[in-house]
Amino acid sequence: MEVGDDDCPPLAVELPPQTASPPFPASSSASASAPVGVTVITGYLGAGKSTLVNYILSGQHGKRIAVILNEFGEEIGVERAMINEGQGGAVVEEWVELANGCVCCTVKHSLVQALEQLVQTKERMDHILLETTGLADPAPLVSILWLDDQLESSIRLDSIITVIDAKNFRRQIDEHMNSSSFPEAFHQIAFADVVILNKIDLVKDDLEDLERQIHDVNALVTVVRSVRCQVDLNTIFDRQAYGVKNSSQLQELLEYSKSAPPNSRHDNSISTLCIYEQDPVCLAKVESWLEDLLWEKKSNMDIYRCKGILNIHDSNQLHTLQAVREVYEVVPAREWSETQSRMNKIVFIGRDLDISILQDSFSRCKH
Ligand SMILES: Nc1nc2c(ncn2[C@@H]2O[C@H](COP(=O)(O)OP(=O)(O)OP(=O)(O)O)[C@@H](O)[C@H]2O)c(=O)[nH]1
Repeated sequence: MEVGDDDCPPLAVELPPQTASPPFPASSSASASAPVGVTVITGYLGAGKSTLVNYILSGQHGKRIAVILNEFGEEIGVERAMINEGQGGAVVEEWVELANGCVCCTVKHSLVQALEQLVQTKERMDHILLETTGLADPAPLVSILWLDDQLESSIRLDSIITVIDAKNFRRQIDEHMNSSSFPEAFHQIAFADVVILNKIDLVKDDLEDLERQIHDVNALVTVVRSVRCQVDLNTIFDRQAYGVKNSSQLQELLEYSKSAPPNSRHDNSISTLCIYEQDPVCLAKVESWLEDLLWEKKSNMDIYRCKGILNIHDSNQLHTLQAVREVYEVVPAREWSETQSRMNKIVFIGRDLDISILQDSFSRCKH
């Protein structure tokens, strides 16, 4: 699938069945009349958005949280497998998976629908986290969440948090500098209230320079450094960033981003595809396959991001595969559930992707 399709009707919104009574007493912020805060979590491919969602869900904040995950159609089930619902006392009241495109273009309408459904059950939740795809432009989201009259009284945009991969940030910015495409990474920073400068364990000493570059794009943003998005949760919740105080700056940004033609919202040369394999695979072969693909770059493909679910031979654990550029990890995540299909499924995002090369070479990892 190419990202950047034209607007089209909603294709899939899945609302799981309601759960039984809430595990925490409703907090005062969740009174029937108070609007529910929405935190938008954005950030370029592989920056650490799901890591942040996991961290928030396992925090001791006592909030009942609904999570909306936006994923490309190919990613269904993979993204959710990366988030450890319930770990360390985390409670997810509702999951909504917005598939079949990017929330900033093709599934805009589904987002509104999903939010409308969520707010009908709002006495059961205190906050909504919306994790976007790595290529989302926040501008259309701001228009929906901040300016939509019907939603306005039920929800409020609390803040936009942008996660930045400190190791790859400069390369992402440089690539967009030399391209005529819409620079998602820039816009994610421009609209952010907080930037989490993540993966600082992977860079040596030039953090101040990176912070300067971030402030060049958005002078007002709060920058917080982190490893694995472990930040003070006060930085995240109840920021109320969209009061009158910031509205003129936001209006200006919205006007500016409206001036970009809709079909330049995404870099159309980046595509997403998914490969599947029914039979269990051998871990050592998968690792050597990844090294050929990501390190040796034996093909012409430029792989930005790769993630998947693996069925490893002789293991009862579902393994997750994560790769951002050439850094990868394959780790056991949890036991397979009885109802889950044990199919291997890997999603790739990048340029010049060739599905037959990827599929054929991966099939050779079968045990
Ligand atoms: N070394 C290091 N790795 C990290 C850090 N934060 C996240 N990671 C790893 O980076 C990879 C990508 O993290 P995710 O949280 O899945 O990134 P994402 O932004 O949700 O990815 P997409 O949704 O695909 O764009 C995973 O392998 C994480 O374990 C960090 O601070 N340091």
